[in-house]
Amino acid sequence: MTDLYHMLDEAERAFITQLERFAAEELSPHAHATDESGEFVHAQLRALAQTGMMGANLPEAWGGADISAQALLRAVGVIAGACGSTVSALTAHYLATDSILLGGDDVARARYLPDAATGDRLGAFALTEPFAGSDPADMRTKATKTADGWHLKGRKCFISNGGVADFLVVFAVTDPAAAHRGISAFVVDKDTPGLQPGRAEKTMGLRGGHVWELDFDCQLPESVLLGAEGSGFKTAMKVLDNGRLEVAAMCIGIASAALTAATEWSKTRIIGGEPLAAKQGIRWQLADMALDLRAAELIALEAARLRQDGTRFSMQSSMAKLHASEMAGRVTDGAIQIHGGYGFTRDFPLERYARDVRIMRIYEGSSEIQRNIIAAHLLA
Ligand SMILES: CC(C)(COP(=O)(O)OP(=O)(O)OC[C@H]1O[C@@H](n2cnc3c(N)ncnc32)[C@H](O)[C@@H]1OP(=O)(O)O)[C@@H](O)C(=O)NCCC(=O)NCCSC(=O)CCS(=O)O
Repeated sequence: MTDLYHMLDEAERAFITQLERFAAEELSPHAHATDESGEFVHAQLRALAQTGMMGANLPEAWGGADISAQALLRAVGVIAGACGSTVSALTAHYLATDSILLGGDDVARARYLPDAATGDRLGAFALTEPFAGSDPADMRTKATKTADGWHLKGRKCFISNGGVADFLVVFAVTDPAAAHRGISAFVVDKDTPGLQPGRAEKTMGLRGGHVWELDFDCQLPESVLLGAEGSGFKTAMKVLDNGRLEVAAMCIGIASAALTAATEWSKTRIIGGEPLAAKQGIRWQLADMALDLRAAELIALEAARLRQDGTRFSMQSSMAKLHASEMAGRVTDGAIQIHGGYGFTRDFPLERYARDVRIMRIYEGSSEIQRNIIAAHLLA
């Protein structure tokens, strides 16, 4: 088969090879137990840090792995194929570090990124609120100027890593009259008085990568403002362009694991004296799944190429996320179908894959929001 990632250089290939080994030896064996226990993936993230993956989205100057966007796409997919919970916590960390990279100055970058790249400090991205999901400009969390800084007050929800992160990029209204131009970003450290995590939500999938509700009633120093006042909304949108491509990568990785499992099962499962793979219905289904997956990879690779070139790629990122997340729903469901009753049991990873990918059509902008963004770009 064609090597879709032919553009990767030798160092990137070596990076991917060591990740594949790491994922097979250190992540896959624990993915089932993590899903069953619902324990947060602290141990996996600690181990992952040894591979350089915690800083794979960052340039070398800030301690990152300095790999191309195409290599990052592949790398995230490798981790996803082994453990959905781990990759989701990892990419939430990228949302936080990308916010500082894209929205902050060198002082903020130097303060947070090197430790985040080594995995010594974990990040979270706090944008969503109970009354502001699809439209973050509706947020109610406010940051009010005080004599010596900011008073931050409000509630965020569904924040991955929120209750365990060492630092959180928090978006808040600083000028209520200015709509999206009145939103600013702040970096809040974990032990800031007045930051109160609620309980981790009980979720359908990604059970080891928790999301939290967070309450803020904090007095913050002036220095925690990230970038210029009022620049927060645009920072969040730029970060989500990257994040949506990473969601596509996660979907590709999990769907790829499901397709591999379904292909192997078809070859070895004997029904009526012959392998399932001898039956045309199964062959056609496998072919459709492979085609769906391949299309998702090609769309994502186009977005990654634009990201790498530094061109705005919002539409391509939305296309990548939309297609990959819907594809992952179809492919994981098809893989369950091919496994029959076994696919429905928790002895096999198929039902976990299907549960883990379900949120990918919702978080970082639902499928409906991605369609709105694509249409807005087409019609502009
Ligand atoms: C759907 C939306 C994009 C709609 O937004 P708006 O219609 O309110 O905004 P626009 O008019 O399109 O843009 C306003 C302003 O921002 C600039 N902009 C917009 N997008 C970008 C971009 N990608 N890059 C740079 N700049 C951008 C645009 O040019 C305008 O600029 P001017 O003011 O004209 O100068 C948006 O509401 C949206 O994306 N909604 C979905 C929100 C979402 O994805 N939430 C997910 C939160 S995070 C999460 O789910 C998981 C986190 S975790 O795991 O913890």
